[in-house]
Parts: sequence; structure tokens; C-alpha cells
Amino acid sequence: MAARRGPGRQMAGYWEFPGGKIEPGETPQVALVRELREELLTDAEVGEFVGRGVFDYPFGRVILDAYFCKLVGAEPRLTEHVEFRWLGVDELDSIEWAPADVPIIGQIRQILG
Ligand SMILES: Nc1nc2c([nH]c(=O)n2[C@H]2C[C@H](O)[C@@H](COP(=O)(O)OP(=O)(O)OP(=O)(O)O)O2)c(=O)[nH]1
Repeated sequence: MAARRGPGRQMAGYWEFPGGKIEPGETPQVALVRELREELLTDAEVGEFVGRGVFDYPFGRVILDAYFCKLVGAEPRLTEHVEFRWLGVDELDSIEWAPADVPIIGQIRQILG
């Protein structure tokens, strides 16, 4: 699932994986479930680690850890993003991913392709 960042924020218009920053005391998995509740209004089961992307943006370094997830419960509804798409492996290049995501797209292609 790819989600497009809305206007007027860092990385506006780029596509990314739903998620967000880990808060103090959280594991990555707990943070991800919380962020998906906030951003998609649905619950998720976090699975295997996919990979890490690191990118130095003008505003700082992003270290992006990606996990496979299964969305459970309600259909996703966007609260922050402007659009989402489910993409097959052969469609991963059809959108403009945030730079930190590019290595992770390669990992997904290797694992699922
Ligand atoms: N969630 C997510 N963030 C990504 C991806 N790729 C990428 O470069 N980022 C960047 C965008 C943000 O600068 C940062 C994640 O921050 P965030 O989603 O918790 O918060 P945000 O910047 O939207 O908003 P704020 O809380 O900083 O105001 O990482 C991605 O695939 N998913």
C-alpha cells in the first residue's frame, strides 16, 4: 500500500508507506500499529521486517524501517494522506516514492518478485 503525502508538508506529493516516527518507549511494531490507526483508522498485524532505507533530506536524516503488515478490521480511511493505492510488484515503479523508500522498493521486489 502506498499513500501520497498532502500539500504543505515536508515531502509533499511524494508517495510513501503509511507509518511514522517511533515515540520514546515504543518498539517499531507498537509504533507502526499506532501510526496505522492514526493514518488509516484501521488495525494491523505487523509481520516480517522488509528492509531499511536511509536518506539525508535537507531537514535531516530519515532512517526508514519497513515491515510487512496485514490490515485487519475496517477498510482504510485516510486522515492525513490525499490518496492511497494498492500496488502489485509489477506496479511499484508507477509512482514517485520518497527517496528513503527506494531501497525498500528494491527489497520488496526481491522478496515478492
Ligand atoms: N511514514 C513514512 N515517512 C516517510 C517515508 N519515507 C520518507 O522519506 N518518510 C519521511 C517523511 C517524514 O519526514 C518522516 C516521517 O515522519 P512522520 O510521518 O512521523 O511525520 P510527518 O513528517 O508526516 O509529520 P511530523 O510529525 O514531523 O509533523 O519520514 C515512508 O515511507 N513512510
